[in-house]
Amino acid sequence: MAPDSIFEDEAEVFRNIEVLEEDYTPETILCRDEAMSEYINVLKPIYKGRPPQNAFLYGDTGVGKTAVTNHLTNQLERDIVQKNEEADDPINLTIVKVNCQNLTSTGEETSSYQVAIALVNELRSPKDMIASTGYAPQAVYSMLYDEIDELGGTVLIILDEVDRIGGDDTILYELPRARANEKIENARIGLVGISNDYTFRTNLSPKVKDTLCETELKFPAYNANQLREILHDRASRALHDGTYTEDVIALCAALATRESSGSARKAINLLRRAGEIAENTGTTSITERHVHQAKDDLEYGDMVDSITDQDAHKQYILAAVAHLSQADRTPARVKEVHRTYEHVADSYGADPLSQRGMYNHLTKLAMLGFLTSHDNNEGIKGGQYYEFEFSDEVDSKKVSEAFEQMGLTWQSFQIQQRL
Ligand SMILES: Nc1ncnc2c1ncn2[C@@H]1O[C@H](COP(=O)(O)OP(=O)(O)OP(=O)(O)O)[C@@H](O)[C@H]1O
Repeated sequence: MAPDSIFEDEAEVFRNIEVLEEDYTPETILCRDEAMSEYINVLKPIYKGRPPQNAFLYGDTGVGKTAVTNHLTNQLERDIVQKNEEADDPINLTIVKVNCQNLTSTGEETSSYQVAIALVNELRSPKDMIASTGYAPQAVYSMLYDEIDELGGTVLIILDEVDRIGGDDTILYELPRARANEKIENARIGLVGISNDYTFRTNLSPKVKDTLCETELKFPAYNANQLREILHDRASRALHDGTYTEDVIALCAALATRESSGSARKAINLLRRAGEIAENTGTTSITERHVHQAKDDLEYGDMVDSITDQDAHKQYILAAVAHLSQADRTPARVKEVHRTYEHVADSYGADPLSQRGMYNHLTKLAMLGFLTSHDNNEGIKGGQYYEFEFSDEVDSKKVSEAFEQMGLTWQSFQIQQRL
């Protein structure tokens, strides 16, 4: 008999928790027939040995863009291996995937340059990888073209979260035209961009729009019935029989539809967290109460995550507001926020922005719902001024937790006299 351990649970809910992990590629993709068949048409030319197409996939977060991409590209690779076994003229396919989020170590916006570096490194062995700074852009592009040309055949480049490259879309222009512009001669490039930012497509330069958006694949949000179907499938693989009910599945689906405009990720995370809560409380039945508790837990985590997603200066501002709030000095005027922000930025070795520069970030944070602003009017003498404080969703603890998650030590400050 196994020894008693403090890590052992009396009751076990999960049969295989990995099935509820973010990086799990589902064996079957449910409720995505239309998008799948359009996507298959985009990839078909590769299977047939013809020039690849470019495509732009868009849809809200958690609606299956990455899952479907992984599913179909894995299938494409498998089918090509099989086809090549009997072919006189085998197909040479390389698939390169890069997620454009967080390619910079400084928290600045990702640029086309950094994506090009990430692609070079993806194609090179670890010992030949290049640093993320210090090369002229053209040198990086020519390294990239050399790597691609050496591979030859078809190189399918998939850029997930492509909207992270912001305004500089050079790479989206360069890659599809590389062969026409004689930068490469042995390979053909197909480019797939994936995004959950609808405005990104509209803001692309016209020449990029023409090529990247050659085919556009829209992934609509899931409705509650579709989420139930997806959850049923996952639950039957991940959970022991008899640990969940139809009502629990329906509640996860309903909450995910209401709170996240139909994200399968949200629905799956709710079920997983509810299962963990049940297990930790020593029961083998997940109840609706566990699901509601899971929702609260996840909302807390989501807010911490969205703080870590902000650029560095917005994070310093949030830290400044956290320190002011802890010292009971919020709502605070812009110049007070700025003074504290300068100390925060300094302490993390960054160059603080001017008050005007910081103000732009401050108003953006209010627009994004992290802060609330109050418009004060002191009459003729005092004039009008704004004060800022955390919105109901944010507090100092969430900000400090986000800093810790990013590996930044949370500093304490002596807040100076009111200005
Ligand atoms: N149709 C589906 N069938 C089975 N599982 C799905 C389906 N759609 C999404 N999922 C699961 O939901 C989670 C989120 O999906 P995915 O990562 O593909 O979303 P996304 O649209 O790429 O989101 P984001 O824009 O945030 O990257 C994953 O765990 C995925 O396996």
